[in-house]
Amino acid sequence: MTVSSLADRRRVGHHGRARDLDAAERAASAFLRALGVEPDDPAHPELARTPRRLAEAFAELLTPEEFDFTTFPNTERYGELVLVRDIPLQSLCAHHLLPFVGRAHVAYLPGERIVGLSKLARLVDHFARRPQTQERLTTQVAAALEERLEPRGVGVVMEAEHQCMTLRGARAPGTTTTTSSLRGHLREDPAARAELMALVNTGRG
Ligand SMILES: Nc1nc2c(ncn2[C@@H]2O[C@H](COP(=O)(O)OP(=O)(O)OP(=O)(O)O)[C@@H](O)[C@H]2O)c(=O)[nH]1
Ligand SMILES: [Zn+2]
Repeated sequence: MTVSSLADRRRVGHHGRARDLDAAERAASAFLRALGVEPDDPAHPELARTPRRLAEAFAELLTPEEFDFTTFPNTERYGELVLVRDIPLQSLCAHHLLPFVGRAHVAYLPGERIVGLSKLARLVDHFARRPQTQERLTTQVAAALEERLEPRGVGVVMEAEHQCMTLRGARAPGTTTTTSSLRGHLREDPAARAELMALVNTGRG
């Protein structure tokens, strides 16, 4: 099954609208000038391609990658928790388009099928490449896993630093935000929930 919101990842953003990198470059140029940065200043040749780089960088960060959500029959009838911990997470906050960066922990209790482990990391990255809130990202990953795999339970925990509140604004460096989305057995059974949280936190101070 392909997780896709794109016809062509080089030309289409996550809303399905065609991307126009030349228009984005012109807008980036105007944006920088309006902020008092002159991209064409001959004294600063390193700025000359900055509007293009800015356009391309944001295009990259806002374009989800397609992938096949490969699953296998659960032939061993494995029924315990599967947890991939410390999946790198990087996304852009919807409010400022500044990065939030951290780790995701994605778990499920298998039913009829199991999923290729790398697909859990790909799922996180897929939903991260759009303007996001951490809450929505957490919920979307959990919902996609539930829908595609039909496991007995799903648990997604995310921890991230939001640069919009560490580098600017509130300037609260060192703060991290934790969110979670639990479904099925992992939501309803306190023991299963406690086991997940213990495994997520194993080895942490
Ligand atoms: N709930 C939630 N809030 C977020 C997330 N990322 C950024 N924010 C917050 O979104 C809010 C936007 O608030 P505004 O008051 O409109 O923006 P602002 O004037 O730049 O606010 P400050 O960041 O406090 O300077 C801020 O409080 C951000 O910290 C997120 O993933 N989830
Ligand atoms: Zn923000």
